[in-house]
Amino acid sequence: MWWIGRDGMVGQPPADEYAVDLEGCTKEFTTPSGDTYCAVRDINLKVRPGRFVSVVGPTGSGKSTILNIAAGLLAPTAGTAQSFGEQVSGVNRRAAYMFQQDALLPWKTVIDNVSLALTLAGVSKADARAEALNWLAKVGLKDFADRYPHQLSGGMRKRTAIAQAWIGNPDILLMDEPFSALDVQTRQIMENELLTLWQESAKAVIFITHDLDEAIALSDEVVILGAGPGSTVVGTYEITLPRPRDLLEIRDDLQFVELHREIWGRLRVEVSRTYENSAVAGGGA
Ligand SMILES: Nc1ncnc2c1ncn2[C@@H]1O[C@H](COP(=O)(O)OP(=O)(O)OP(=O)(O)O)[C@@H](O)[C@H]1O
Repeated sequence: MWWIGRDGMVGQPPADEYAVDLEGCTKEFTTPSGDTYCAVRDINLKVRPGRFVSVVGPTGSGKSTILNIAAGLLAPTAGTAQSFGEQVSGVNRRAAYMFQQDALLPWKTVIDNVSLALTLAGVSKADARAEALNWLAKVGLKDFADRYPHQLSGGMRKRTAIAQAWIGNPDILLMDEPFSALDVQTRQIMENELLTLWQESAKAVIFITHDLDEAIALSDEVVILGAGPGSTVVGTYEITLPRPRDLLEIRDDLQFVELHREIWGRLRVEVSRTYENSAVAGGGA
C-alpha cells in the first residue's frame, strides 16, 4: 500500500502513524495442566487511523487474543505491540473496548453509565452528564437517559455501550463480536449506525467477528486467521466497496458477492482444518 507522508515522500508509513502496530506477535499460554499452548504465532497487523479492519477466523484462532494484545490486556510472548509509535505496556489508553456482553452497571441509569468514564477521569458531574446526553442523542436514546439497563432492549443496550465507548473520544475502538447476540435485523441497524458514527470520526477500528458478511460489509480490510494452534494471518483482503455503504442493501451488491466468494474460499479451508483438528484431539469422527 502506498503512503504519501507529510514531507510528500512516498513509501511505508512511519511507525507512529499506525494506531495499532503488531509486529511478529506470538502469544503462548500456560494451560491448567502446565503445558504451553501457542495461541497465535508471528502476527503482523498494522492499522492506520481512520481504518476499519475486521479480523475473522475459526473458533479458537486467536481473534480475542490479538485484540487483547492491542488493548494492552495481554503482553505478547514474542514480538512487539505499538500504538502511535509507543510500546503498549499496560492498558492502551488510546483505545476503548467493546465486548460481546456489554459492561453496563445494572444499578446505574443509562446516563450515569455513559457519563461514568468522564467522571472517573475527573470531569465535573454536570459536564459529564451534559456530554453523556449529547451522546445519547446521537445514538437515539435521549428519551431513555433515566432508564436502567434491564429496562432496555438488546439494541438499546448496544447503543448505550457505543455511547459509553465513544464518550472518551478514543483514537482506537477494539470491538469483540459486539453485535453477535442481537437478532439479524437489529444487528444490521446497529452496524449501519456504527458506520455512520465511524465515518464522521478518524478512529481506527479493529472488529472481531465470526460473520464474514458483517466483516466485508463494514470494513476497509478483512484479515483472516488460520486454524490453531499457532494461528497465523493467512489472508488480508482490501474491501473496495464504495462508501457510504447501506448495510441493509449491500449484501446484494455484485462486488460484495464476489468478495465474499473469494474470502470464504480461503476461510472455509481454515474452518475445516479447525474441525478436523478438534475431531482428532477429541477422538471424534
Ligand atoms: N488464558 C488462557 N490460557 C490458556 N489458553 C488460552 C487462554 N486464553 C485463550 N486461550 C486459548 O488460545 C486460543 C485462542 O483463544 P481466543 O479466545 O483468542 O480465540 P478466538 O478466535 O477469539 O475464539 P472464539 O472465536 O471461539 O471466540 C484458544 O485455543 C484458547 O483456548
